[in-house]
Amino acid sequence: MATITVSAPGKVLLAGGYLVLDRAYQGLVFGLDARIYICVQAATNSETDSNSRKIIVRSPQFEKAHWVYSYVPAKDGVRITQSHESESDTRNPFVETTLVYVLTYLFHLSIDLVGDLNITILADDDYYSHTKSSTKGSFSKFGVTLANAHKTGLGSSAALVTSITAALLGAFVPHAANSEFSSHQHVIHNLAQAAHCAAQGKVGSGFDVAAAVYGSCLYRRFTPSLLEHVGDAGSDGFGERLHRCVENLDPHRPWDVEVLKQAVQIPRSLRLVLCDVDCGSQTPGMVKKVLAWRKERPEEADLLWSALQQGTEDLCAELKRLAQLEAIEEIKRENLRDTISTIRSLIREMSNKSGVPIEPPSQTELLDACCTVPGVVGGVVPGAGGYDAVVLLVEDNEKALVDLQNLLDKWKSTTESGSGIAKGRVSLLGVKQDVQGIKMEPAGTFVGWI
Ligand SMILES: Nc1ncnc2c1ncn2[C@@H]1O[C@H](COP(=O)(O)OP(=O)(O)OP(=O)(O)O)[C@@H](O)[C@H]1O
Ligand SMILES: C[C@@](O)(CCOP(=O)(O)O)CC(=O)O
Repeated sequence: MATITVSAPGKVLLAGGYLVLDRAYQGLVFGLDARIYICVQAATNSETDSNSRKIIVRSPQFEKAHWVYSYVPAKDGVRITQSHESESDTRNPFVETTLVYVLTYLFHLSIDLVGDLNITILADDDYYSHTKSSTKGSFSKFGVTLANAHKTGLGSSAALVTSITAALLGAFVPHAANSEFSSHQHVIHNLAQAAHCAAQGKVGSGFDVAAAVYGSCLYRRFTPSLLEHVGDAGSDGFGERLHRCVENLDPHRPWDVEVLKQAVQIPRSLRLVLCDVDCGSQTPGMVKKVLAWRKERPEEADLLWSALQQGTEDLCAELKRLAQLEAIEEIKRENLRDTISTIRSLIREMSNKSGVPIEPPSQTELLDACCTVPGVVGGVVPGAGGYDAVVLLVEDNEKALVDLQNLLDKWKSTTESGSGIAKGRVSLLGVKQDVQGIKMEPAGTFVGWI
């Protein structure tokens, strides 16, 4: 078995939050240069037993992040059990489910899953807003357990599931890793979507997994019943159904996901900037509430959804137009400003009508303040919105970032003081957009960590 080192990017959904749950609409998602890295290698001192195999998973940036599994190939899918040798007190559903799905798929290809495996995980710092306790190479030790880490919402689980999927595939089917997995991206995508949905316990839109595999794109989701049909791991015929689904062999349920990479571009003079709002509360059930409102008021919602879809398309088109024009002349950004501001006002309408704080007043205040900085073209609440983050389109130069940083250093919201939402610092994350999805990494990436 080959040693494989890969990475997959995080994501930010710039436009199309909530709409992208419905196939009739699209989401504009950017891959980020914050990545999750995986190294898969054969364990050296493996005691081989012909029936049972061991997989040792470590995420050494976190305390006690060590899971030991034994696995047994079975007719309806590989069975996995977490062993008492694990140092972690908790399970890691994303790791465990991905192992079950990928090994089941490989077993179905009649690939000989021999020997014990070591899997090591490393994540770029910006996935967690934690003070680092120490740094080795380009990665930090966070000095906390994963459960106590404060996530910044960049899609760590999707990047993790995708990179484990690609790494295992590359380790057991070496030609799959050729040219950055180009001929196997769809297999990685389909398998990672299935595993990620199963680990989450629901079929989401999957834009985060698509960004992890393909990078930035205009995304249209797959029909959810595609994955529902696969059923639960271990159920009768699971291995066969998973295999047919992953390889798109079922003529009655073809994969209908749409990933348009060429629709997405950003002018070279601009970059995305993410601001992490360190706040004490998150609104649970936002998706449920928005969808319930849409069901209750279909006509009103359809008008709003169409206008927002138009906003997404206009934003893609304007970014692309400016990116192409930029090579010839200095670009004017008024249209882009207007397009973003239209999307924002439609999101506020969605917030008001559904009663869900998608762009709550404190974020309106923050976004408005950021937009007064000369280098900031505009910004929105990404993804599902709420209190946690804003994303800005900013001129890609030192001055714009310094001016923005100065504003945020002094930032204090004046709204919602009685709402029970703890107002915290707003920090600039170091991430920006990255077009590339899954990729091979140099063997040296994990030096000092394995
Ligand atoms: N570095 C890591 N090592 C091991 N497991 C990780 C790591 N990062 C994330 N995970 C797994 O992913 C889970 C977090 O996934 P979750 O979907 O809640 O967050 P996210 O994908 O970062 O957030 P969001 O969907 O809001 O962008 C963790 O509980 C853990 O199971
Ligand atoms: C609300 C939704 O459309 C986007 C959620 O995005 P995020 O997890 O907030 O980045 C849900 C989804 O697409 O799965």
